Amino acid sequence: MQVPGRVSAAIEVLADMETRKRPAAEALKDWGSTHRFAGSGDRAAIGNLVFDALRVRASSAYLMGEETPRALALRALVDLWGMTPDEVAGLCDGSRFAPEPLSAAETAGLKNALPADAPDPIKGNYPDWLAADFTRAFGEMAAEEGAALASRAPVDLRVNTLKADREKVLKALARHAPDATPFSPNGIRVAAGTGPSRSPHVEAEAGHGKGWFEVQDEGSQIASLIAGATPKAQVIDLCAGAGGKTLALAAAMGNTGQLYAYDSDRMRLRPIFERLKRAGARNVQVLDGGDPAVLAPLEGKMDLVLIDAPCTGSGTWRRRPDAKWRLSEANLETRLEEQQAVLEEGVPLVKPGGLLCYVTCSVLPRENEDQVAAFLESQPDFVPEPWRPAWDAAMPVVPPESAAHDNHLVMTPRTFGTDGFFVALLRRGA
Ligand SMILES: C[S@@+](CC[C@H](N)C(=O)[O-])C[C@H]1O[C@@H](n2cnc3c(N)ncnc32)[C@H](O)[C@@H]1O
Repeated sequence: MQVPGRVSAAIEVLADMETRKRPAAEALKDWGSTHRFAGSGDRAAIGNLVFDALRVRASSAYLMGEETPRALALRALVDLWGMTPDEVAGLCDGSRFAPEPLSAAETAGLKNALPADAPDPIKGNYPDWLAADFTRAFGEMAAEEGAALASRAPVDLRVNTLKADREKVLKALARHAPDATPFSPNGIRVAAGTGPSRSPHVEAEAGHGKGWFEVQDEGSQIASLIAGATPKAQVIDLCAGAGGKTLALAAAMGNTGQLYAYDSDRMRLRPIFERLKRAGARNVQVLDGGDPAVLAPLEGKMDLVLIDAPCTGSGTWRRRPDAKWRLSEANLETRLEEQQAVLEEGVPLVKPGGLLCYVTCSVLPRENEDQVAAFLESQPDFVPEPWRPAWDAAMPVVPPESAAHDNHLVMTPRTFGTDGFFVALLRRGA
């Protein structure tokens, strides 16, 4: 397919998402199955443009004066693909597969620039209804933080120290031009592609099959390291899901002690078995998901309870840009209730003197600081523990200055170059 045809296809997918109210991935999959002639390069380019259009949806709609799929796709070509308005006009020539020629309003819209006094949610491309939450989280930097969450994310990998080391994996992946990540001693980063270029499919590499590495954002690696799972400890990953953090904890424990993996949703645990096998993790016992009775024998015995809580995922909007526009106040309220429930579930498991580590991949204080404050209020035998000693024990470099709070760590794409994460350590009195 030529570039104009790909742009038309992206507009079609965005329109389908809007009319049928469906996630981008589903709409793209459907488009692929009804256009079998499209090659993998075409699919990647179309997907990139759809996701980029969603990343900068609010600013594009503001600049173009309309929020149509066509306006969003064309403006994304200027803002994220580095095309000039004239180049966009050139590919919209109305020929067989190309978009219709630009109207005068569209030509003007493509040339518009955001005024300095545009509202923060427009500059930062986040939903209007979250304006107060973003200002509370980031003050004057709200728009910049939102803008960083609206960029493309790199592919981060965690080297599985049970089977490999960083040098070995860097060498094995040399053709993807990988780099060490700045903070995690086990992190490797492959830069995000630009424009139509495909994101590297590192999971197709032999090293992945051999269990040398897993795809895991550096923020998630840092959260797992700060939790401080030590060799020989008794640890439970209470919201294990597909096991991203379970695998990191197992490696940090050097395959010793006992690591339990549980999730209230049995189905979510399914991929964990294959992943544990590939990683050579032998200290993990996967509990029967969805049956809280299996937790009873562990009461009062855990050195560490990791709660990687269900959340809005607002910290992962770089990777799931459609999620930010689908999120609603009602979804957020539901997540808040789930977070309280899982915190209550975790408390009895922590042994005297043990640690509860609360993690979200959200940047919203209502899911983070507020939950911790309410927890401490209702659980007087827990006290907040500074995260910095755990950081210093695990990380070879100092954290950025933005990590200013003693008792919780907030990572964001702007400050850490990671997805957005929140980590708080809560120690039970001996
Ligand atoms: C953020 S995801 C976990 C991701 C996973 N830890 C990883 O790193 O790949 C949150 C998980 O919490 C689970 N969950 C929600 N409520 C729960 C509860 N009360 N007890 C245990 N798990 C719960 C959800 O099913 C979901 O899989």
